[in-house]
Amino acid sequence: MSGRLASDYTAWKKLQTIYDTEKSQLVLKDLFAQDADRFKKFSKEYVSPDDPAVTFLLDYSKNLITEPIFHTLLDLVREAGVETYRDKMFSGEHINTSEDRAVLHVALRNFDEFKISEEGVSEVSAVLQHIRQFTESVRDGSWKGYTGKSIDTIVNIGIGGSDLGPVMVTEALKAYSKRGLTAHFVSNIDGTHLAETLRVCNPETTLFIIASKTFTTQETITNAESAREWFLQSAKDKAHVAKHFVALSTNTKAVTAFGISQENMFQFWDWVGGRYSLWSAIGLSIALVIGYDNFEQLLKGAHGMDKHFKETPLEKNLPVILAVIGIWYNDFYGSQTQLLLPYDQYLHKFADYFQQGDMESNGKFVTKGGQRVNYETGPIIWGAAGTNGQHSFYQLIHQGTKLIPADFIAPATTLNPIRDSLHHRILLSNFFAQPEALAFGKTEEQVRKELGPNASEPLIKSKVFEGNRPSNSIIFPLLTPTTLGALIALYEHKIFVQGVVWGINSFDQMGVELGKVLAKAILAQLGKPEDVTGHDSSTTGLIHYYQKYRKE
Ligand SMILES: O=P(O)(O)OC[C@H]1O[C@@H](O)[C@H](O)[C@@H](O)[C@@H]1O
Repeated sequence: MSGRLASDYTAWKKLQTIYDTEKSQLVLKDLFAQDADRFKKFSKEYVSPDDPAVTFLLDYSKNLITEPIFHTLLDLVREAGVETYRDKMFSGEHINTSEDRAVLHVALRNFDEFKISEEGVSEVSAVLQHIRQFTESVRDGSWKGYTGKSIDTIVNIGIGGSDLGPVMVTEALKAYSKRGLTAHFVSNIDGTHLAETLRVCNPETTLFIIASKTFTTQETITNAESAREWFLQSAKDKAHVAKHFVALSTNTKAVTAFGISQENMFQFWDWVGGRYSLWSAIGLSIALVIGYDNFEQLLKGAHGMDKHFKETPLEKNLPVILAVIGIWYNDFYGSQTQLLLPYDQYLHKFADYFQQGDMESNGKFVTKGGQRVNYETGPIIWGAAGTNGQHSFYQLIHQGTKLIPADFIAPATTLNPIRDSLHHRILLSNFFAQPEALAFGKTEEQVRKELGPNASEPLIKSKVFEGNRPSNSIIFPLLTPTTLGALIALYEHKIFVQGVVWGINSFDQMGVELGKVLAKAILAQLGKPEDVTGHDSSTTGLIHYYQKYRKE
């Protein structure tokens, strides 16, 4: 985030030379054969500084690195000033320079340990108390709807960071959720999303949570207005809105203009980025579903990782380790994508969540200093829960022509030990087998031996696995709120480190604006063909085609 070009750093140049001269020797099979201690050297156990029960193992030995490469990558981190920028973030400096804002999601889960003086930080605990009181009254049934019935359904209306975090975490922690309270999430402006959700809601027992940092996002405000319209068809009296609509926002004026009173508004601050906001009031739906105490455990788990990131030397610092390995593939091997593969059904939204977290943060081609980068920045994030991905896209990661680094993530024990954990043992056998297969492959010689002398040459070739495909593995005892908090914070800080090295601002999102502006202009032109002006022939042609069929 220094704004310098990463390619100007001495360590970067050194890494390029190492890559050019040593690439052919970086063969996992050989690296493991040459060093019996490789796993020991390239794996680390995280133990939360706050709670020894929060722990996981990161095995990064199946990467195309040697000790000198690893240390040169750490030199790069030092040269880019990551430690300085990390400390600036934690102290509340305005490191989001384009918007002149602090970046303080760490203050939302701080519990008074780090000293941060920024407007709003001292209000964090009061908002948490508000969340606690409110969630308890909804969960114990004392919060009543307009006909005196308790709430049994919540509908979070929000998009992007005001949706993805709550969706991911409520799915991940479903095992901790209150039965009898159903949660829905409506994000898409497509009326289908709201209509299909409302179809299964009862206005007397439904609570709408309007989640929007700015409270101006077109999708969210339109969905919220439509939900209010639907509600009033039954409730009739506008005064009843107060019992069924609450807002999570930084924009008090817009919230009250919508008709939600200030006491039903849960506040947060401009230093909370949307994609880092699940820890703030945006997490209200999480607290409703899993209970306030579990929500607090989630925050505490993340706080432990914050401390680790802030205080641990670089060579043992897990977010830094993940970040530099990612940079090695992204910038020297030319890998375009990064896979996130949780072998845990509860984490099936993990990759979706970090698509915004990573790609909106680091998908930038201009440095903080305004220069066009001459290297790759943020990778494309994708993934699916294991083992589903194996029966879908793993063919390409094993035998395709692209190098796709993958993070495998799994709990050692399951929250659903059906049939004496048989399912879990099968799941984990795959979690162990896939990185092994990717790394070590299967040689032509092995295939020949297996198939016997009559096998055709093309068949033999098609069954060869070249191997040497890298991965990280993360294994933790059990998926708990604290462990999940730590895992999310691990990836957040990894994104931070990479952004600093690349010299970009990971905390703005200018790239989402242009499409919004054009859509606004087009919305006003959708009526008559003659109104469609100022576009290229393709856009004009598409709109004209639509106009032939429009009914409304
Ligand atoms: O919470 P808001 O203000 O409605 O914003 C929702 C999303 O809006 C998008 O436009 C931004 O790119 C995201 O970062 C943001 O999370």
